[in-house]
Amino acid sequence: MNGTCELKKRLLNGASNGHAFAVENETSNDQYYANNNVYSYEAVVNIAEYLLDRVPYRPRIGIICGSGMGSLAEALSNPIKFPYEDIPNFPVSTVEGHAGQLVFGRLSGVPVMCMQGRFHYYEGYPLWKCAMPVRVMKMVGVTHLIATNAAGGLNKTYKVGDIMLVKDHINMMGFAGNNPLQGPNEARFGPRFPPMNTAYDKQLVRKAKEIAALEGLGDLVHDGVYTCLGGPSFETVAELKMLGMLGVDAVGMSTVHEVITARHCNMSVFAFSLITNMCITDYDCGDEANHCEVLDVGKLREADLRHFVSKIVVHLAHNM
Ligand SMILES: O=P(O)(O)O[C@H]1O[C@H](CO)[C@@H](O)[C@H]1O
Ligand SMILES: Nc1nc2[nH]cnc2c(=O)[nH]1
Repeated sequence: MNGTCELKKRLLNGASNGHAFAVENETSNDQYYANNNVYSYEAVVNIAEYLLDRVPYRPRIGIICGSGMGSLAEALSNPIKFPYEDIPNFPVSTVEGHAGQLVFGRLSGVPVMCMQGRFHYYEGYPLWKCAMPVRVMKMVGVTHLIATNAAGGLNKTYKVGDIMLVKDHINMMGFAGNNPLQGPNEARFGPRFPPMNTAYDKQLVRKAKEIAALEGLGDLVHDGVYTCLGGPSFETVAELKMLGMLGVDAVGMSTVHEVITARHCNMSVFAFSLITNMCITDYDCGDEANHCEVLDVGKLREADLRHFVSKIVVHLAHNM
């Protein structure tokens, strides 16, 4: 390896956030990909094996807890917790409202694994790293992903505290060429060009609406289109007006790359947004979006969300 390559390799390893995780990023023609995924298939399998060696059952449902929604993981019985810093080669959570641990346990008797704390692009992680835990879930045996997030409501019919079932997304970051699947494709995970028109399980969206209605949450629940921006700054009025014209109903800074990664490896996906604030599209409004409000609304809706997710998990367990 020549000196230039050595330097690039060191930079790439630095980008893996301080973990001693040197993986060859050279292709056979000695070309580097700046966005190359340092988590090889084998590396993901190793993380999954670390977890499986310590958990006596095999969950088929994975849950990602959104900002302020970590209490979903606290509802699990007999939890087995893995702080991210204890899992070999795992990134760490840096955002308030994201505890930073994987939690295995049973929700209403059903084995699940939860990410209590996700990774965001604005934390400095590339999208493939933000989404890597989804592949770990897959290797653990998860077939169904439930991704939750806190989001700003752009659709004027929504209210703070509502739940938007994600029926589709707009991959804004993908428009700029940033995609978690960028770089050489690992065919053992999935195909080079995965379709996304069926990203969100339609039947589950329908079923979740029925469950919400039965559980007295029907008035809170909508279905809509989510988009993820890079963050961490919230949106300007002009940006929100533009997103509204594009057909976006709720805006966040996560989930899309997780969903793409999950669909790439053929997991079923159900996702919902807790509307934690209404997007401000009026120049005369002096209010400002803020993360405290986001966390507060998560806390307020804690009990409803636990109940809703438990019912969905039970439905899934009976229908997989
Ligand atoms: O998407 P989650 O992780 O729920 O969090 C959302 O809330 C935070 C902003 O308050 C951002 O991280 C945004 O993505
Ligand atoms: N981008 C974005 N993310 C959020 N997460 C929670 N609320 C918001 C919001 O208004 N915008």
